[in-house]
Amino acid sequence: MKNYEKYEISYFMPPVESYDWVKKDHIDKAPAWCSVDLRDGNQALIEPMGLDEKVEFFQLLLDVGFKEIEVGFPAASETEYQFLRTIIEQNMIPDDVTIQVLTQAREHIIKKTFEAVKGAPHAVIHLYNSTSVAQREQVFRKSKEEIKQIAVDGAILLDRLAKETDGNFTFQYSPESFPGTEVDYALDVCNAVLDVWKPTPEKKAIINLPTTVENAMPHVFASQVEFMSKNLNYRENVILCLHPHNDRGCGVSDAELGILAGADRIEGTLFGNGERTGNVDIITVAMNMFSHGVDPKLDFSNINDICEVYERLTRMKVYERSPYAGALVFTAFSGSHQDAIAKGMTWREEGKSDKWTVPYLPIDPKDVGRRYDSDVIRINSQSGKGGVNYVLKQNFGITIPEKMKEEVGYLVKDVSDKAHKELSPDSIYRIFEDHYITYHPIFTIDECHFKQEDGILAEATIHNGEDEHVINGVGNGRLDAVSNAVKHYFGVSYELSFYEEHSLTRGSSSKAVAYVGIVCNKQRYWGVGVDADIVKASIAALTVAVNKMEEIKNADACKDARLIEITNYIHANYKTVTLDDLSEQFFLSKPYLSKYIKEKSGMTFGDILKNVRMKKARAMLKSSSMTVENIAESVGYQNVEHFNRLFKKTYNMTPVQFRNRK
Ligand SMILES: CC(=O)SCCNC(=O)CCNC(=O)[C@H](O)C(C)(C)COP(=O)(O)OP(=O)(O)OC[C@H]1O[C@@H](n2cnc3c(N)ncnc32)[C@H](O)[C@@H]1OP(=O)(O)O
Ligand SMILES: CC(C)C(=O)C(=O)O
Repeated sequence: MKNYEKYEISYFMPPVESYDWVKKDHIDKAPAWCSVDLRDGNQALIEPMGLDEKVEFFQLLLDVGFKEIEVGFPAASETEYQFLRTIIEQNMIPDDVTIQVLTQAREHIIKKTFEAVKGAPHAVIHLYNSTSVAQREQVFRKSKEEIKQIAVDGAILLDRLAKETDGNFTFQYSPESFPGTEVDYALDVCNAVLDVWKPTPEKKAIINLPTTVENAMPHVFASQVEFMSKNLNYRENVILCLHPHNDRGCGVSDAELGILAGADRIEGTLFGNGERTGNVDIITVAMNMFSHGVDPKLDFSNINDICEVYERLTRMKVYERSPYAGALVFTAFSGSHQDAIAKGMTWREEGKSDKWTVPYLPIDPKDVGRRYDSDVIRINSQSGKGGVNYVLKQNFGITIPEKMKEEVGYLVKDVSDKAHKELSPDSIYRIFEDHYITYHPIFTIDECHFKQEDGILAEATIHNGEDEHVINGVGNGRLDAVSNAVKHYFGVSYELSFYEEHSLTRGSSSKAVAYVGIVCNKQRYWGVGVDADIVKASIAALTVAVNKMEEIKNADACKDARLIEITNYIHANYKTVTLDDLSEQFFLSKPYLSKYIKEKSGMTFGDILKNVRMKKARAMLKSSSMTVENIAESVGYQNVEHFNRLFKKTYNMTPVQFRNRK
């Protein structure tokens, strides 16, 4: 990159090595927090907050638990001044809260500031002037002594006006642009100010070290802070405060290392709002402590509401990846992360650890008011079976058996991949439902009766296309008996290899879910049934599994070339095709054609046609707003009642119910 030569290091190391802070490995106690949202945050907004907005933001800060709040720069504007008068005169400042106001070290501005804070129960008057080499030379064109004198004169005036003004005042001084100031000189200025105020245990003063423009690595700042902390006069009566900005993206590190180096207090803002890249984000610093088991003494347990108020009042956006608060910060899309989170959650549910140890989640999202079901695992083409199954479990109470998980995972992921979009929990459930619960293109079993005879005898009513039959089977259990009846009816053989059931843990908890897996030619087919009656649920699951097997068998049968031609013709002319047309088209007699289709495909011409029409109707119901009557007609049924009946038989719901599904 060009032009780097024009830059040079502009910070100063302290005159003696100050690295004791390195020996500490964590922060064991929350600092005093001071929010500067209403001042530094507000002064950096494109459109600063109006009076009512400042009042609402002030309330938000109180709700979060701030006990010290810099409420503005009262000499800046009428709004700033009026806001201060409003919260003082309307007694809006709780007894345990101290407000703070900022002033330049200029006489008329200090005077206006004292007018504004008259009658405040307790206020910090925050005085600043710039001390850096660049500002001394370019902005003030003054010597070190003259700059120090500005600070000292300001301090003297604060002292005098505080004595003359009704109220209870604490003093704060900031050597503004501290990062570009020689550290021993900054110390000299701060000590000169402290010599004016002579802080005592009863009347402490605050020295605030800002990284006005952050210009060094955080360990440099920490060393500067440690030097100041060790050498300030009246140290035991001085509250050492930091005011990090974020120009190098290290505001949080400045605050954290600065606390290790001796700071007692931190000024910052919610979400790091503030000049340029912003002030330090207090939420991150506080929640970092929280994640180490230290009470931060601020409450972010409802982060969504805080984001909403913040965005509305500041007209800024909380970045999706903003720590602890962004929309995506607890979300895993990728398969291996999802798998580990789902397993970690199960580990926790099983009570294996009373501490939070879930992989990939630095804190429990619930601690900031986020939800497991919608925030943690979201599904797209990067996802895997762990995530898909977690969503079905969290949102719908469906606990898929281990052996079935992979198939479901790939099925859902594939839909997302092809559609190039994220899938909502509802659409994941719909895919699952369509493939495993309501899938019976070939037959349904609508009724079943059992008798205890040499084992269990099942008598089931089966609808196969337009035909209805009563079929019988004997088995050593009810499901086994129905399965044997089905095998006999279709002349097929398969192994009923898997059965599992559980009660639904979400929604209608009186329902049971049954999973059935059958194996034929080394291929496994799955079905799922949901019903208040567990036997009905298991038969429904078996029905889906056999439907799948039969359909695939039919597809194989379709490999016969002439049958492919015939089915293609049916697909192309599904609205009007009849057996007469086919007979003419393929030069075959109608009886031969009927027999041929049945033998090769296992289905009658009527079944094939009905299946094609039902699939077309389903697609239209999903994607168009045509009436059911029009759809019935356009797939070839003049009688809508007949169409409704066929649709219900095929998909277990009416076209209207299908369309209205969420
Ligand atoms: C790092 C920070 O965030 S500091 C806070 C910054 N915030 C703000 O500035 C917002 C509010 N500010 C304002 O509304 C206005 O600047 C006011 C009302 C305070 C002052 O307005 P004005 O006097 O019209 O103008 P302006 O701010 O440009 O004043 C600059 C003058 O003040 C001097 N000055 C600036 N800061 C200070 C200071 N802290 N102490 C003493 N003098 C200062 C400058 O050297 C300059 O002096 P000059 O007139 O001799 O050249
Ligand atoms: C007034 C001071 C503390 C300030 O805002 C800064 O230096 O960033």
